Amino acid sequence: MSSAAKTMDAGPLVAAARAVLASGAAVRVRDGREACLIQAIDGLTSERFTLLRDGANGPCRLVLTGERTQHLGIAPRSTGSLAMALPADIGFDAVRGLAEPGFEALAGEVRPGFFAAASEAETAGIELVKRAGLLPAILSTSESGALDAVLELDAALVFAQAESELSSLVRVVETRLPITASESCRIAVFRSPIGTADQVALSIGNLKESLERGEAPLVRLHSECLTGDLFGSLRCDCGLQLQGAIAHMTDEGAGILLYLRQEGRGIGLINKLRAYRLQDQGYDTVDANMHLGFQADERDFRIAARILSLMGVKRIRLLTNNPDKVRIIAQHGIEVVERVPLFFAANCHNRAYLQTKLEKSGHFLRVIDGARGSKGDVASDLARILRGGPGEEIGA
Ligand SMILES: Nc1nc2c(ncn2[C@@H]2O[C@H](COP(=O)(O)OP(=O)(O)OP(=O)(O)O)[C@@H](O)[C@H]2O)c(=O)[nH]1
Ligand SMILES: [Zn+2]
Repeated sequence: MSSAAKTMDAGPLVAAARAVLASGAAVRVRDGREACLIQAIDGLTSERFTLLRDGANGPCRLVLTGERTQHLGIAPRSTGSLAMALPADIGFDAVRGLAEPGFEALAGEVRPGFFAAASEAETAGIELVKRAGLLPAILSTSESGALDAVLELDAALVFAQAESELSSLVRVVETRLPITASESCRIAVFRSPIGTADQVALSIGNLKESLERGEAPLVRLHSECLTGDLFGSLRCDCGLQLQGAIAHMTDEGAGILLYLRQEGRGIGLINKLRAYRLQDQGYDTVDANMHLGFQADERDFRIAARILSLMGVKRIRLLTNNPDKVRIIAQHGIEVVERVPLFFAANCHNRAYLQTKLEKSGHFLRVIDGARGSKGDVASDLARILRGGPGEEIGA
Protein backbone atom coordinates (compact mmCIF):
# COMPACT_ATOMS: atom_id res chain seq x y z
CA MET A 1 0.00 0.00 0.00
CA SER A 2 1.46 3.42 -0.88
CA SER A 3 1.99 5.87 1.98
CA ALA A 4 -0.58 8.23 0.41
CA ALA A 5 -3.17 5.45 0.43
CA LYS A 6 -2.25 4.62 4.04
CA THR A 7 -2.84 8.22 5.04
CA MET A 8 -6.23 8.21 3.35
CA ASP A 9 -7.32 4.95 4.94
CA ALA A 10 -5.96 5.73 8.38
CA GLY A 11 -8.64 8.32 9.19
CA PRO A 12 -11.83 6.27 9.08
CA LEU A 13 -10.33 2.91 10.04
CA VAL A 14 -8.21 4.01 12.99
CA ALA A 15 -10.94 6.29 14.33
CA ALA A 16 -13.46 3.45 14.00
CA ALA A 17 -11.10 0.97 15.70
CA ARG A 18 -10.73 3.33 18.67
CA ALA A 19 -14.50 3.64 18.93
CA VAL A 20 -15.00 -0.15 18.69
CA LEU A 21 -12.50 -0.80 21.49
CA ALA A 22 -13.99 1.95 23.66
CA SER A 23 -17.43 0.38 23.20
CA GLY A 24 -16.16 -2.91 24.66
CA ALA A 25 -16.00 -4.85 21.36
CA ALA A 26 -12.92 -6.36 19.69
CA VAL A 27 -10.88 -5.48 16.58
CA ARG A 28 -8.48 -7.61 14.56
CA VAL A 29 -5.04 -6.10 13.96
CA ARG A 30 -2.68 -7.51 11.32
CA ASP A 31 1.06 -7.14 11.14
CA GLY A 32 3.42 -8.79 8.66
CA ARG A 33 3.36 -12.09 10.58
CA GLU A 34 0.04 -12.54 12.32
CA ALA A 35 -3.44 -11.23 12.94
CA CYS A 36 -4.61 -10.85 16.55
CA LEU A 37 -8.01 -10.32 18.05
CA ILE A 38 -7.59 -7.36 20.40
CA GLN A 39 -9.88 -6.63 23.35
CA ALA A 40 -9.47 -3.72 25.81
CA ILE A 41 -9.48 -4.74 29.49
CA ASP A 42 -10.74 -1.35 30.70
CA GLY A 43 -14.54 -1.79 30.71
CA LEU A 44 -14.40 -5.54 30.02
CA THR A 45 -17.13 -7.58 31.70
CA SER A 46 -16.57 -10.90 33.41
CA GLU A 47 -18.96 -12.66 30.99
CA ARG A 48 -17.14 -11.37 27.93
CA PHE A 49 -13.78 -12.30 29.43
CA THR A 50 -14.95 -15.90 29.92
CA LEU A 51 -16.15 -16.09 26.31
CA LEU A 52 -12.81 -14.81 25.06
CA ARG A 53 -10.69 -17.09 27.29
CA ASP A 54 -12.67 -20.25 26.64
CA GLY A 55 -13.22 -19.62 22.94
CA ALA A 56 -9.60 -18.83 22.09
CA ASN A 57 -7.79 -21.25 19.79
CA GLY A 58 -4.53 -21.08 21.68
CA PRO A 59 -3.24 -19.03 24.58
CA CYS A 60 -4.93 -15.82 25.60
CA ARG A 61 -2.21 -13.18 26.03
CA LEU A 62 -2.21 -10.24 28.41
CA VAL A 63 -0.41 -7.19 26.99
CA LEU A 64 0.77 -4.43 29.33
CA THR A 65 3.17 -1.53 28.92
CA GLY A 66 6.69 -1.73 30.37
CA GLU A 67 5.71 1.03 32.82
CA ARG A 68 2.90 -1.11 34.25
CA THR A 69 4.86 -4.39 34.45
CA GLN A 70 7.69 -2.57 36.18
CA HIS A 71 5.34 -1.13 38.77
CA LEU A 72 3.77 -4.55 39.34
CA GLY A 73 7.26 -5.98 39.74
CA ILE A 74 6.44 -8.81 37.34
CA ALA A 75 8.87 -8.10 34.51
CA PRO A 76 12.21 -6.42 33.98
CA ARG A 77 12.25 -2.77 32.91
CA SER A 78 11.20 -2.43 29.29
CA THR A 79 10.51 0.51 27.05
CA GLY A 80 8.05 -1.36 24.84
CA SER A 81 4.92 -3.33 25.66
CA LEU A 82 5.15 -6.89 26.96
CA ALA A 83 2.90 -9.84 26.25
CA MET A 84 2.45 -12.86 28.48
CA ALA A 85 0.44 -16.04 28.14
CA LEU A 86 -2.25 -16.27 30.80
CA PRO A 87 -2.81 -19.48 32.75
CA ALA A 88 -5.74 -21.34 31.13
CA ASP A 89 -7.87 -21.18 34.27
CA ILE A 90 -7.17 -17.55 35.22
CA GLY A 91 -10.20 -15.69 36.54
CA PHE A 92 -11.49 -12.29 35.49
CA ASP A 93 -10.64 -10.65 38.82
CA ALA A 94 -6.98 -11.63 38.52
CA VAL A 95 -6.75 -10.14 35.02
CA ARG A 96 -8.39 -6.96 36.23
CA GLY A 97 -5.95 -6.83 39.13
CA LEU A 98 -2.97 -7.00 36.78
CA ALA A 99 -4.38 -4.33 34.48
CA GLU A 100 -6.00 -1.79 36.77
CA PRO A 101 -4.36 0.14 39.60
CA GLY A 102 -6.19 -0.19 42.85
CA PHE A 103 -7.28 -3.75 42.05
CA GLU A 104 -3.86 -5.42 42.36
CA ALA A 105 -4.99 -7.40 45.38
CA LEU A 106 -7.43 -9.27 43.12
CA ALA A 107 -4.50 -10.68 41.17
CA GLY A 108 -3.38 -12.39 44.40
CA GLU A 109 -0.59 -14.81 43.72
CA VAL A 110 -1.32 -15.02 40.00
CA ARG A 111 1.82 -14.10 38.15
CA PRO A 112 1.96 -14.73 34.41
CA GLY A 113 5.08 -16.74 33.75
CA PHE A 114 6.59 -16.01 30.39
CA PHE A 115 7.15 -12.51 29.05
CA ALA A 116 8.02 -11.58 25.52
CA ALA A 117 8.09 -8.33 23.62
CA ALA A 118 4.60 -7.67 22.31
CA SER A 119 4.09 -8.25 18.59
CA GLU A 120 3.57 -5.29 16.26
CA ALA A 121 -0.15 -6.04 16.17
CA GLU A 122 -0.31 -6.07 19.99
CA THR A 123 1.74 -2.88 20.26
CA ALA A 124 -0.71 -1.26 17.84
CA GLY A 125 -3.55 -2.50 20.07
CA ILE A 126 -1.99 -0.73 23.06
CA GLU A 127 -1.69 2.48 21.01
CA LEU A 128 -5.35 2.26 20.03
CA VAL A 129 -6.66 1.83 23.56
CA LYS A 130 -4.43 4.64 24.85
CA ARG A 131 -5.81 6.99 22.21
CA ALA A 132 -9.33 5.85 23.07
CA GLY A 133 -8.81 7.13 26.65
CA LEU A 134 -8.68 3.61 28.10
CA LEU A 135 -6.07 2.01 30.34
CA PRO A 136 -3.16 0.64 28.28
CA ALA A 137 -3.95 -3.03 28.85
CA ILE A 138 -5.36 -5.50 26.32
CA LEU A 139 -6.05 -9.17 25.77
CA SER A 140 -4.88 -10.72 22.54
CA THR A 141 -5.69 -14.08 20.98
CA SER A 142 -4.77 -15.48 17.61
CA GLU A 143 -8.42 -16.29 16.96
CA SER A 144 -11.56 -16.76 18.98
CA GLY A 145 -14.42 -19.05 18.12
CA ALA A 146 -16.77 -17.24 20.48
CA LEU A 147 -16.08 -13.58 19.68
CA ASP A 148 -15.58 -11.90 16.36
CA ALA A 149 -13.86 -8.65 15.49
CA VAL A 150 -16.02 -5.73 14.40
CA LEU A 151 -13.30 -4.55 12.01
CA GLU A 152 -9.82 -5.43 10.86
CA LEU A 153 -6.89 -3.09 10.17
CA ASP A 154 -3.13 -3.03 9.64
CA ALA A 155 -0.82 -2.20 12.55
CA ALA A 156 1.01 0.16 10.15
CA LEU A 157 -2.10 2.35 9.92
CA VAL A 158 -2.15 2.69 13.69
CA PHE A 159 1.53 3.66 13.82
CA ALA A 160 0.88 6.25 11.10
CA GLN A 161 -2.01 7.82 13.02
CA ALA A 162 -0.09 10.69 14.62
CA GLU A 163 1.47 11.74 11.30
CA SER A 164 -1.88 11.35 9.57
CA GLU A 165 -3.53 13.56 12.16
CA LEU A 166 -0.92 16.26 11.68
CA SER A 167 -1.05 16.24 7.89
CA SER A 168 -4.85 16.09 7.69
CA LEU A 169 -5.53 18.89 10.19
CA VAL A 170 -7.55 21.73 8.64
CA ARG A 171 -9.09 24.94 9.90
CA VAL A 172 -12.84 24.34 9.66
CA VAL A 173 -14.34 27.52 11.05
CA GLU A 174 -13.26 30.92 12.36
CA THR A 175 -15.40 33.62 13.89
CA ARG A 176 -15.48 36.58 16.27
CA LEU A 177 -15.67 35.66 19.98
CA PRO A 178 -15.71 38.62 22.36
CA ILE A 179 -14.60 37.36 25.81
CA THR A 180 -14.60 39.01 29.23
CA ALA A 181 -10.90 39.78 29.04
CA SER A 182 -10.91 41.01 25.43
CA GLU A 183 -13.77 42.06 23.21
CA SER A 184 -11.37 41.80 20.30
CA CYS A 185 -10.95 38.04 20.17
CA ARG A 186 -11.43 35.45 17.43
CA ILE A 187 -11.81 31.70 17.73
CA ALA A 188 -10.77 29.14 15.13
CA VAL A 189 -11.35 25.38 15.29
CA PHE A 190 -9.11 22.82 13.60
CA ARG A 191 -10.21 19.29 12.82
CA SER A 192 -8.63 16.10 11.53
CA PRO A 193 -10.64 13.09 10.39
CA ILE A 194 -8.37 10.91 12.51
CA GLY A 195 -8.10 13.18 15.57
CA THR A 196 -9.69 12.34 18.90
CA ALA A 197 -10.90 15.92 19.42
CA ASP A 198 -11.17 19.30 17.72
CA GLN A 199 -8.36 21.75 18.50
CA VAL A 200 -9.04 25.38 19.38
CA ALA A 201 -7.12 28.62 18.77
CA LEU A 202 -8.01 31.97 20.32
CA SER A 203 -6.49 35.02 18.61
CA ILE A 204 -6.57 37.85 21.08
CA GLY A 205 -6.35 41.59 20.34
CA ASN A 206 -4.61 43.07 17.32
CA LEU A 207 -2.90 39.88 16.26
CA LYS A 208 -3.08 40.48 12.51
CA GLU A 209 -1.48 43.93 12.77
CA SER A 210 1.16 42.61 15.16
CA LEU A 211 2.10 39.79 12.75
CA GLU A 212 2.19 42.26 9.82
CA ARG A 213 4.67 44.36 11.78
CA GLY A 214 6.85 41.23 12.02
CA GLU A 215 6.45 40.92 15.79
CA ALA A 216 6.69 37.56 17.57
CA PRO A 217 3.37 37.19 19.44
CA LEU A 218 2.89 35.84 22.94
CA VAL A 219 1.65 32.25 22.58
CA ARG A 220 0.29 29.85 25.18
CA LEU A 221 -0.02 26.12 24.40
CA HIS A 222 -2.59 25.21 27.00
CA SER A 223 -3.37 21.53 27.56
CA GLU A 224 -6.99 20.86 28.41
CA CYS A 225 -7.77 20.47 32.11
CA LEU A 226 -11.50 20.24 32.77
CA THR A 227 -11.05 20.22 36.52
CA GLY A 228 -8.68 23.19 36.66
CA ASP A 229 -9.89 25.30 33.74
CA LEU A 230 -13.62 24.97 34.39
CA PHE A 231 -14.07 24.10 38.06
CA GLY A 232 -11.08 25.96 39.51
CA SER A 233 -9.47 22.81 40.93
CA LEU A 234 -6.70 23.57 43.42
CA ARG A 235 -4.90 20.28 42.66
CA CYS A 236 -3.08 21.88 39.71
CA ASP A 237 -2.21 25.35 38.39
CA CYS A 238 -4.10 25.16 35.08
CA GLY A 239 -6.98 27.53 35.82
CA LEU A 240 -4.68 30.33 36.95
CA GLN A 241 -2.35 29.71 33.99
CA LEU A 242 -5.24 29.87 31.53
CA GLN A 243 -6.60 33.13 32.90
CA GLY A 244 -3.08 34.46 33.49
CA ALA A 245 -2.04 33.80 29.88
CA ILE A 246 -5.09 35.61 28.53
CA ALA A 247 -4.38 38.50 30.90
CA HIS A 248 -0.76 38.74 29.66
CA MET A 249 -2.00 38.84 26.07
CA THR A 250 -4.66 41.50 26.62
CA ASP A 251 -2.12 43.52 28.58
CA GLU A 252 0.28 43.41 25.64
CA GLY A 253 -2.44 43.95 23.06
CA ALA A 254 -2.15 40.63 21.20
CA GLY A 255 -1.53 36.92 21.56
CA ILE A 256 -2.57 33.38 20.65
CA LEU A 257 -3.93 30.76 23.02
CA LEU A 258 -4.04 27.23 21.64
CA TYR A 259 -6.41 25.12 23.71
CA LEU A 260 -4.99 21.66 23.05
CA ARG A 261 -7.24 18.68 23.70
CA GLN A 262 -4.66 16.80 25.74
CA GLU A 263 -6.57 16.30 28.99
CA GLY A 264 -4.46 14.82 31.77
CA ARG A 265 -1.17 15.25 29.85
CA GLY A 266 -2.69 13.13 27.09
CA ILE A 267 -4.15 10.26 29.16
CA GLY A 268 -7.75 11.54 29.22
CA LEU A 269 -10.03 12.67 32.03
CA ILE A 270 -10.89 9.27 33.50
CA ASN A 271 -7.26 8.20 33.70
CA LYS A 272 -6.23 11.58 35.18
CA LEU A 273 -8.80 11.07 37.93
CA ARG A 274 -7.48 7.54 38.46
CA ALA A 275 -4.03 9.16 38.81
CA TYR A 276 -5.45 11.58 41.38
CA ARG A 277 -6.65 8.62 43.45
CA LEU A 278 -3.14 7.18 43.36
CA GLN A 279 -1.71 10.56 44.36
CA ASP A 280 -4.00 10.53 47.38
CA GLN A 281 -2.33 7.24 48.31
CA GLY A 282 1.12 8.85 48.17
CA TYR A 283 2.32 8.53 44.56
CA ASP A 284 3.54 11.71 42.88
CA THR A 285 2.09 12.90 39.56
CA VAL A 286 4.80 11.16 37.49
CA ASP A 287 4.72 7.82 39.33
CA ALA A 288 0.92 7.77 39.30
CA ASN A 289 0.93 7.97 35.48
CA MET A 290 3.45 5.15 35.25
CA HIS A 291 1.57 3.00 37.73
CA LEU A 292 -1.42 3.27 35.40
CA GLY A 293 0.82 2.09 32.55
CA PHE A 294 1.40 5.46 30.87
CA GLN A 295 4.51 7.52 30.33
CA ALA A 296 4.92 10.57 32.57
CA ASP A 297 3.70 12.74 29.69
CA GLU A 298 1.80 11.35 26.69
CA ARG A 299 1.30 14.68 24.89
CA ASP A 300 2.40 15.33 21.32
CA PHE A 301 3.21 19.03 20.96
CA ARG A 302 3.82 18.70 17.21
CA ILE A 303 0.13 19.42 16.77
CA ALA A 304 0.67 22.88 18.23
CA ALA A 305 3.49 23.60 15.74
CA ARG A 306 1.18 22.46 12.93
CA ILE A 307 -1.66 24.76 14.05
CA LEU A 308 0.69 27.74 14.34
CA SER A 309 1.99 27.02 10.82
CA LEU A 310 -1.58 26.86 9.49
CA MET A 311 -2.15 30.26 11.16
CA GLY A 312 0.92 31.66 9.36
CA VAL A 313 2.86 32.16 12.61
CA LYS A 314 6.59 31.47 12.40
CA ARG A 315 8.13 33.25 15.41
CA ILE A 316 6.69 33.30 18.92
CA ARG A 317 7.30 34.18 22.54
CA LEU A 318 6.12 31.14 24.44
CA LEU A 319 4.36 31.42 27.80
CA THR A 320 5.48 28.28 29.61
CA ASN A 321 7.67 26.75 32.31
CA ASN A 322 7.91 23.45 30.42
CA PRO A 323 11.20 22.92 28.53
CA ASP A 324 9.64 20.15 26.36
CA LYS A 325 7.14 22.56 24.88
CA VAL A 326 9.94 24.94 23.84
CA ARG A 327 12.12 22.13 22.47
CA ILE A 328 9.47 20.36 20.44
CA ILE A 329 7.90 23.48 18.97
CA ALA A 330 11.36 24.71 17.98
CA GLN A 331 12.17 21.37 16.33
CA HIS A 332 9.05 21.62 14.21
CA GLY A 333 9.50 24.83 12.34
CA ILE A 334 8.51 27.50 14.89
CA GLU A 335 11.18 29.87 16.15
CA VAL A 336 10.83 30.48 19.90
CA VAL A 337 12.50 33.86 20.39
CA GLU A 338 11.72 33.99 24.11
CA ARG A 339 10.28 31.83 26.89
CA VAL A 340 8.01 33.84 29.16
CA PRO A 341 7.44 32.20 32.58
CA LEU A 342 3.90 31.74 33.86
CA PHE A 343 3.56 30.67 37.44
CA PHE A 344 1.65 31.52 40.55
CA ALA A 345 1.97 30.97 44.25
CA ALA A 346 1.35 27.39 45.29
CA ASN A 347 -1.48 26.32 47.56
CA CYS A 348 -1.58 23.42 50.00
CA HIS A 349 -3.30 21.16 47.44
CA ASN A 350 -0.91 21.65 44.50
CA ARG A 351 2.40 22.23 46.26
CA ALA A 352 3.63 18.63 45.89
CA TYR A 353 2.42 18.53 42.26
CA LEU A 354 4.43 21.67 41.41
CA GLN A 355 7.45 20.39 43.34
CA THR A 356 7.38 17.17 41.25
CA LYS A 357 7.19 19.17 38.01
CA LEU A 358 10.27 21.08 39.18
CA GLU A 359 12.26 18.07 40.38
CA LYS A 360 11.25 15.28 38.00
CA SER A 361 10.00 17.00 34.86
CA GLY A 362 12.63 19.76 34.76
CA HIS A 363 10.11 22.61 34.70
CA PHE A 364 11.45 26.14 35.22
CA LEU A 365 9.52 26.76 38.40
CA ARG A 366 10.06 28.17 41.82
CA VAL A 367 7.56 26.70 44.16
CA ILE A 368 6.73 29.35 46.70
CA ASP A 369 3.94 29.06 49.19
CA GLY A 370 1.32 31.67 48.73
CA ALA A 371 -2.36 31.06 48.90
CA ARG A 372 -2.92 28.26 51.37
CA GLY A 373 -5.86 26.95 49.42
CA SER A 374 -8.45 28.90 51.29
CA LYS A 375 -11.20 30.20 49.10
CA GLY A 376 -10.45 33.85 49.75
CA ASP A 377 -6.76 33.68 48.82
CA VAL A 378 -7.28 31.94 45.53
CA ALA A 379 -10.28 33.98 44.56
CA SER A 380 -8.40 37.23 45.10
CA ASP A 381 -5.46 35.92 43.05
CA LEU A 382 -7.85 35.18 40.19
CA ALA A 383 -9.59 38.53 40.58
CA ARG A 384 -6.26 40.34 40.23
CA ILE A 385 -5.52 38.47 37.01
CA LEU A 386 -8.96 39.11 35.59
CA ARG A 387 -8.58 42.84 36.17
CA GLY A 388 -6.22 42.67 33.19
CA GLY A 389 -2.81 42.97 34.78
CA PRO A 390 -0.18 40.32 34.23
CA GLY A 391 -0.20 37.41 36.62
CA GLU A 392 2.13 37.88 39.53
CA GLU A 393 5.40 36.14 38.86
CA ILE A 394 7.35 34.89 41.77
CA GLY A 395 11.02 34.73 41.06
CA ALA A 396 12.67 35.15 37.68
N1 LIG B 1 -1.87 12.81 34.28
C1 LIG B 1 -2.00 13.93 35.01
N2 LIG B 1 -2.30 15.06 34.36
C2 LIG B 1 -2.40 16.18 35.10
C3 LIG B 1 -2.24 16.20 36.48
N3 LIG B 1 -2.42 17.47 36.91
C4 LIG B 1 -2.71 18.20 35.81
N4 LIG B 1 -2.67 17.43 34.73
C5 LIG B 1 -2.83 17.79 33.32
O1 LIG B 1 -1.61 18.39 32.93
C6 LIG B 1 -1.85 19.30 31.89
C7 LIG B 1 -1.22 20.64 32.33
O2 LIG B 1 -0.67 21.10 31.26
P1 LIG B 1 0.00 22.53 31.02
O3 LIG B 1 -0.22 23.43 32.19
O4 LIG B 1 -0.39 22.98 29.66
O5 LIG B 1 1.47 22.12 30.85
P2 LIG B 1 2.71 22.03 31.70
O6 LIG B 1 3.40 20.80 31.25
O7 LIG B 1 2.41 22.16 33.16
O8 LIG B 1 3.54 23.28 31.21
P3 LIG B 1 3.31 24.86 31.41
O9 LIG B 1 2.02 25.05 32.12
O10 LIG B 1 3.29 25.40 30.01
O11 LIG B 1 4.46 25.33 32.16
C8 LIG B 1 -3.34 19.35 31.67
O12 LIG B 1 -3.68 18.52 30.57
C9 LIG B 1 -3.90 18.77 32.97
O13 LIG B 1 -5.13 18.10 32.80
C10 LIG B 1 -1.92 14.98 37.13
O14 LIG B 1 -1.69 14.91 38.33
N5 LIG B 1 -1.81 13.87 36.35
ZN1 LIG C 1 -5.01 21.12 35.72
